[in-house]
Amino acid sequence: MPRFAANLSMLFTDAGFLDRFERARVAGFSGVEYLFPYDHPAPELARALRDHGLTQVLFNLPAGDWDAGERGIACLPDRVTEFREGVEQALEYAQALGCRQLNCLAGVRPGDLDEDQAWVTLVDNVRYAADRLAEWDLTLCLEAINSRVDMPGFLLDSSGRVMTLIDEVARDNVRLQYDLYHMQIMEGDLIRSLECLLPWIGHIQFADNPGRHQPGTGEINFSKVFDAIDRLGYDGWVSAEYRPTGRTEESLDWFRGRG
Ligand SMILES: O=C(O)C(=O)[C@H](O)CO
Ligand SMILES: [Mg+2]
Repeated sequence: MPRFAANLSMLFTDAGFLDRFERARVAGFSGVEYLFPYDHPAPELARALRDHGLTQVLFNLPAGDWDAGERGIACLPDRVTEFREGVEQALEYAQALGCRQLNCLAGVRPGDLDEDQAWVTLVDNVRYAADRLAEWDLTLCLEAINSRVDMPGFLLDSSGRVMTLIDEVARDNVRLQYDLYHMQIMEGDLIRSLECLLPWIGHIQFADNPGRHQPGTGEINFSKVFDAIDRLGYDGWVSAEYRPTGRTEESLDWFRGRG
């Protein structure tokens, strides 16, 4: 059975953020992730993890003004200083929370930014972040996000783009974050992709498609995909990053069914 984690930015959202840790533990999860920790003092989050015996699996580097629609700043030449300061902030939180992996969101390329310039900036920033993380033996993940439904213009919108980047940055601690929901929208052929990409995958997330709800609400055969993840010997975390159609506890058949 894969090691399942709960994404607290999407699950248990009828509870206050700090109360979601306990809900996750009671539901049977041993790991949690969420978009960003930065609105909360690190000791407060560390206590929530400790109190409920949870592992912090992943969170994102600061990604600009999320509420204003920004989805990462790593490709933006005029935000390099902010990006690098964000790496330091993320490292402080990672140490306090015992988190071994951080996700870097590439960002949406503004129409007036040259494609090559965005790419070169991204490569430099990813190298910088990877080198800083390597000093603490941490892994940097790069997520491919669909540009058809959720993030039009997102720079890394296919596994191929991420693999090209991983190749070019040439750092041992950089991995692909494979989100089954985004990959179903952009590429499909999930099991064969997992087979091919497994050595470069550092983290897996999932939701069904269409709708980004729990498994069973859409077209993905999760039982077969989870079996494949096991069969391939993937030993990382697999995070539930979906919007439950009702109360989260009522959306967990996929989890209970697997024991
Ligand atoms: O949207 C996703 O799939 C993510 O995992 C990112 O963290 C941004 O939300
Ligand atoms: Mg994701």
